Amino acid sequence: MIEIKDLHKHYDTAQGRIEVLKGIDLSVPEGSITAVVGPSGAGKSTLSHCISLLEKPSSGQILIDGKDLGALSGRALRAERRAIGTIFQNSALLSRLSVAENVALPLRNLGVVHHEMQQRVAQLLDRVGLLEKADAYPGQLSGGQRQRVGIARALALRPRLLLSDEATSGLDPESTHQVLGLLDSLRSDLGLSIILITHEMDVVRHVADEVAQLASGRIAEHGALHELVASPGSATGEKLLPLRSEELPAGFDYAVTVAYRKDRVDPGWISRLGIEHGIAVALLGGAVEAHHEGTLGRVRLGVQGATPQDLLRLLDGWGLQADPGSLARNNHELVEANA
Ligand SMILES: Nc1ncnc2c1ncn2[C@@H]1O[C@H](COP(=O)(O)OP(=O)(O)OP(=O)(O)O)[C@@H](O)[C@H]1O
Repeated sequence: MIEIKDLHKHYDTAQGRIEVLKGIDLSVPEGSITAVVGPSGAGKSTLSHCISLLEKPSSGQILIDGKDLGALSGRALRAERRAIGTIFQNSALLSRLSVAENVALPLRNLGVVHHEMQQRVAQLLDRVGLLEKADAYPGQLSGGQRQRVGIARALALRPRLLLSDEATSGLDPESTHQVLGLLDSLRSDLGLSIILITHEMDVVRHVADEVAQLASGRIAEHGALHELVASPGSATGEKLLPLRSEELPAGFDYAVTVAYRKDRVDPGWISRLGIEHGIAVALLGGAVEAHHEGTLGRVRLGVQGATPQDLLRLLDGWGLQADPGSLARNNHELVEANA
């Protein structure tokens, strides 16, 4: 379990002090993946560098299994930083070393004896599906294969946290899929805590359990991915499962956004609105996405024949979440839920 508590980071420059991280609180349980997303300049790289101990936080704590890494130095810090394995965007392999030698590097630095090292490297390469590439050089591998070697190297010292810093940026969809599949299995098989720093919402949607939205050095929104997506008013949910919606057609009173988890609702809920309650519904837009915890959906509906208040109450009773803030007579004019 990793816990980040009230983490601050500032830089003193010739132009004055720049506050980059302004009090980050984040915890990632064992066996789960938390994605940290946010626009350019939000502080993602700075946070990543603080977690991987490349940068010293200005204040706050980074606790791994209760131990504050920021309070350590010298030998104790070197020992504890093994708890964190990092994978980088460009895989950061040494081109003059073979795949096996790259993976062995952290073990060699630690003075692990030769035959043990060979055994462990073979295990690690097998784990990432690249045992047959042990003697190849990074230049002979695809981008996705290099990244998997990077993961094998990051796992060499049996970390408890894997930090992935834009590790799939620039990979083709197939390689991205393989890397994410690997992270997914590491989460479940090894019970690793994984922090995924990324700007790719497709990646987040695919594997994350939780999502933290970073904005101007603060966590603006944080929650379970399926809850954010199923919460129609969530800005992060909207980015994860965007809706492109048509204008409300003539004859309909207002539009509303409804979110749901497929396994928790009656699949016939839209037709039941008409059949059981005489409410006319027009489908203006929708997105359905498979997630490892179950399929998530968001739809935008045009409605005629029920007050917003009655409709929200009805949907709520069926386990559907409708956002009062999404009620609108057209794409601009909002409707009060209790009107
Ligand atoms: N060493 C530094 N000195 C001064 N300012 C810095 C330093 N490092 C980062 N910053 C500033 O901190 C802010 C956040 O930068 P950071 O690279 O962490 O953002 P980011 O979310 O990773 O952005 P991107 O997605 O574009 O990589 C930026 O305004 C940047 O200029």
